[in-house]
Amino acid sequence: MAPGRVPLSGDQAPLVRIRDLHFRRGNREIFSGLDIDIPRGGITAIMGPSGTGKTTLLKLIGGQLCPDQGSVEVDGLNVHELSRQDLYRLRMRMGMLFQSGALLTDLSVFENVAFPLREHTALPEPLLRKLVLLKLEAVGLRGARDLMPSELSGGMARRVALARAIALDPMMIMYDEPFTGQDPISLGVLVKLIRQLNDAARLTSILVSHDVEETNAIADLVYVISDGRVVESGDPARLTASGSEWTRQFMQGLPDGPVPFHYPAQPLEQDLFGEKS
Ligand SMILES: Nc1ncnc2c1ncn2[C@@H]1O[C@H](COP(=O)(O)OP(=O)(O)OP(=O)(O)O)[C@@H](O)[C@H]1O
Repeated sequence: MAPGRVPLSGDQAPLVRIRDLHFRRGNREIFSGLDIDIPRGGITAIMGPSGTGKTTLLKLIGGQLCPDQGSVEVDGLNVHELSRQDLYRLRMRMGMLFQSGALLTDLSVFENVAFPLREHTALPEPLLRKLVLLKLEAVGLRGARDLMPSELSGGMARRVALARAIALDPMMIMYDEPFTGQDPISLGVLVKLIRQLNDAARLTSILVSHDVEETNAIADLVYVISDGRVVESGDPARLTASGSEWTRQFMQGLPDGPVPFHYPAQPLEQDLFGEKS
């Protein structure tokens, strides 16, 4: 375990407990009996090939989608049995940072971060100002408070969105592809920030990402999902070294393995020199 990592305690109930989750979109079965535990206090990564349903899973956890069968519990509450009001309350405790985490373009950086506080609390202005500045300080952008979103780089915009996501001091935060489209420096900053925020604020983080290297660098636990189920889970180092052939191919980004490089086709010679089919 990397220095500073919060040891995942086995004796505490997981913050998120998913059992026998089934979900389909039209004819396509996205999940067919998914079981996942997200331990408190750590960073859990959900990985898997494109289209396996990682974003869908976050939406099921956040109660934006409803399972066909099975349950999703967050902090002991069955998300899909809550009244609208209780779901709304629970969502306030779940920060979300989606890839498209668009900032409100006609509001300054400060007002973007203040937005959830103005919406959900009745804090007096001086206190609200202090809180916003502290959140911006946590992401290194206190000095950028008066800028407009159009004046920010992509990496800065994502950090402002992160400050907004933690404005209400959530118990957990869900990141959907936070690294996509970032240059190496912004990427390094984001990776460090996600870890720091998790540990300093004693958050629980769920990270959905394709970026194996970055994700392995900060995750305490990785679930690899494919074809609607968990195919493997564990510590990132162990998974990379000793996972199944399929997991090794995915984690090491190998072009060939159980998932073949070539799309099924007739033999090349036949295509090149045989009769036209
Ligand atoms: N609103 C929708 N209506 C119908 N099908 C959808 C909808 N949203 C997603 N899907 C389908 O559900 C499946 C899972 O999508 P999802 O976005 O959750 O996958 P993902 O693992 O997050 O993919 P990626 O890694 O490419 O972002 C995909 O086949 C997608 O086409």
